[in-house]
Amino acid sequence: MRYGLLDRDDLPSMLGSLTKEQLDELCGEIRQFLLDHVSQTGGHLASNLGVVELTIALHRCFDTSRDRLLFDVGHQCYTHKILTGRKDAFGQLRQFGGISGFLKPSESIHDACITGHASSSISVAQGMAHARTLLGEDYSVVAVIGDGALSGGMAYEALNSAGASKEPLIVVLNDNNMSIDKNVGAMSRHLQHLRVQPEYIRMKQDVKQVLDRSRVGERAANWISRSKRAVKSMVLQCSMFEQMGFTYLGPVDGHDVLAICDLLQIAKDMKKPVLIHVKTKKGKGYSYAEQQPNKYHGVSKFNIATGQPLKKAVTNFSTEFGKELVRLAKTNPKICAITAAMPSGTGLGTFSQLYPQRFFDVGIAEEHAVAMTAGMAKQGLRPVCALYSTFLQRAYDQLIHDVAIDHVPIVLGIDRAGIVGEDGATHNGVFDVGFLRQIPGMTLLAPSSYAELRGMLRSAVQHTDGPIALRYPRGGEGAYTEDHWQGQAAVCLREGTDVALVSYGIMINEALQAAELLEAHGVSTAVYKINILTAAFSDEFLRQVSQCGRVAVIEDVMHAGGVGQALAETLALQQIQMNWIRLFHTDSSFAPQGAVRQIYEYYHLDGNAVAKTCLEAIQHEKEETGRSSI
Ligand SMILES: Cc1ncc(C[n+]2csc(CCOP(=O)(O)OP(=O)(O)O)c2C)c(N)n1
Ligand SMILES: CC(=O)[C@@H](O)[C@H](O)COP(=O)(O)O
Ligand SMILES: [Mg+2]
Repeated sequence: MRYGLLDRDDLPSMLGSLTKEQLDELCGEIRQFLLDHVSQTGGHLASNLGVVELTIALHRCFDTSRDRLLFDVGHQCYTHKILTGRKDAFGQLRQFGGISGFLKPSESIHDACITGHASSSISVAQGMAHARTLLGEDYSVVAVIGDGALSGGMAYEALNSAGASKEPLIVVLNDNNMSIDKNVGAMSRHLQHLRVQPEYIRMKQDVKQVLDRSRVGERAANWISRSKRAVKSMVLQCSMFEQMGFTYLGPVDGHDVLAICDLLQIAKDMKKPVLIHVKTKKGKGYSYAEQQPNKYHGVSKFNIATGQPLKKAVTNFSTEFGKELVRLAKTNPKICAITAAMPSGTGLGTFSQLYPQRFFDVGIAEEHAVAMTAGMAKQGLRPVCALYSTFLQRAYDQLIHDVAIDHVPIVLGIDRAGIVGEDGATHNGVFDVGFLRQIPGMTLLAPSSYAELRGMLRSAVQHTDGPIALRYPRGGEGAYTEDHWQGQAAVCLREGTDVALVSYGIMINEALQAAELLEAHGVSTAVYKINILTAAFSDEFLRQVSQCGRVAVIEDVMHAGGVGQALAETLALQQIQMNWIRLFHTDSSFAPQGAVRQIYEYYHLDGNAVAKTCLEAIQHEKEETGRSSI
């Protein structure tokens, strides 16, 4: 596919000299490129369509091989990657061995830091700015943060600190009035009222030019500067950002490259904390995405002409979770639902429409979501807080301080638990088992099918003995049928069983596949599914495992704090002799992006790898003991 300007090898160096017409042409080519590629690979579409002009303006004003440019969340970095030498890699966007859908320093010097979780960019940027100054270096630091990411508390911690520090730093607020779904919160309303008359900007520029040209004395310059501030405070509603020590510039049309460049240049020259408020349209340039920016925030492969996904949507754990919660809420008026800006992703869309008074979207504020949930439960409601596993990491202290110590009975729906795949290391939910199992009084359940999810949620909303959590993956793609697990015998040890395979949640599929492969090699197996990850191992279970003498534990989490580690520790402490133990986990490393199954294979978590490892262990045992009994 030819794009014209975008195909020019000298594009980065000529970007600064393009005329307005050429810039418009380039923006059109980049939008077409985004549609051509994201429709084939899937990814984040609407956010990227909305920042084409902004990103070009940033690259016209800054050299990102030296200047540090941070995109908050980073899901809107595709144009940045196109302009920094990775255009040809978009065929492998978010694929195993391809480029990440977020900033990733290991990919390019132009990627200042890892991104993926919202609201951290200003903090990291302030740190970089301090380093620059203390090391006597000279480069710009720019953080681009969306209005959604600005609903995260960490952003205010950073604004508060950066504004007071007076460290030169540019924050570009990309305000499209959308998070994934409609943006929420008082800040969103504040942004709508912020107006800086264009005349005021021009007056400031005129005054600056006069100052530059006339070399007036220091006193006169200070007087003029004081009068400017007086004029501004009289004619303009002071923004919260200025109260926090930032100079506020804008709002400016986020689809006018040259207008953005003007403000970027002013901000650069100010050498102080400056916030530029940019107004953009999420999904700009593609009618389907403009009309439904939430639906086109994250997309699977789709038909550009019709906007329709190429694959028919199948149900998944989030959908089943949301449907069951609606059923439960019908007869229990105390049930409430809380989300941190992910109503669609966590399956709570229908609940929010049927029970708007009992639905709370707190914005990208997971810490606040968990603490607020605790308050609701404390006072007699039955709150169910649905968060992605990876984003729950944000609320670890609240789980301890506001929930567990007082044994508060909240319900947590931990979505996207385990390997998520295409979003990569920043989004895999591989820490929740470790950090939840060590919290006293926490009950952690792991459903292996939609039916089990429904049953466990029904039990959870009745559970009053402290906090209870269900962890489940996104699912979909046919692996999780209704009676997926019910079809299997609740397996006990048969006499002479050779290998016990222990797993839980979605990884029970890998254990069942490994069992099948081992049986085909004449190895008799028993598959054990653990439902409550925080329960102690029963004496009967330990007796059976010890009788077998060989056990493999398969789980989609880090080794530390996992069930495998707990079982190995229990066997050791009870001095139960085993021929061998094999633990399968995400081996305390970060996986690249890729399809879920590819990442299972990356970690040797798939049924084939488990069976292979067990056969090798059996072979080794035979060689060591000369025993051929298996
Ligand atoms: C801590 C955290 N919670 C939730 C998310 C999921 N998430 C990804 S993008 C997004 C919305 C971001 O909105 P905004 O910053 O306005 O960017 P836009 O997509 O509008 O450009 C959310 C909630 C996340 N990445 N990080
Ligand atoms: C960028 C971000 O954090 C979200 O858009 C996330 O990618 C959503 O993941 P799902 O597609 O699994 O809902
Ligand atoms: Mg937004």
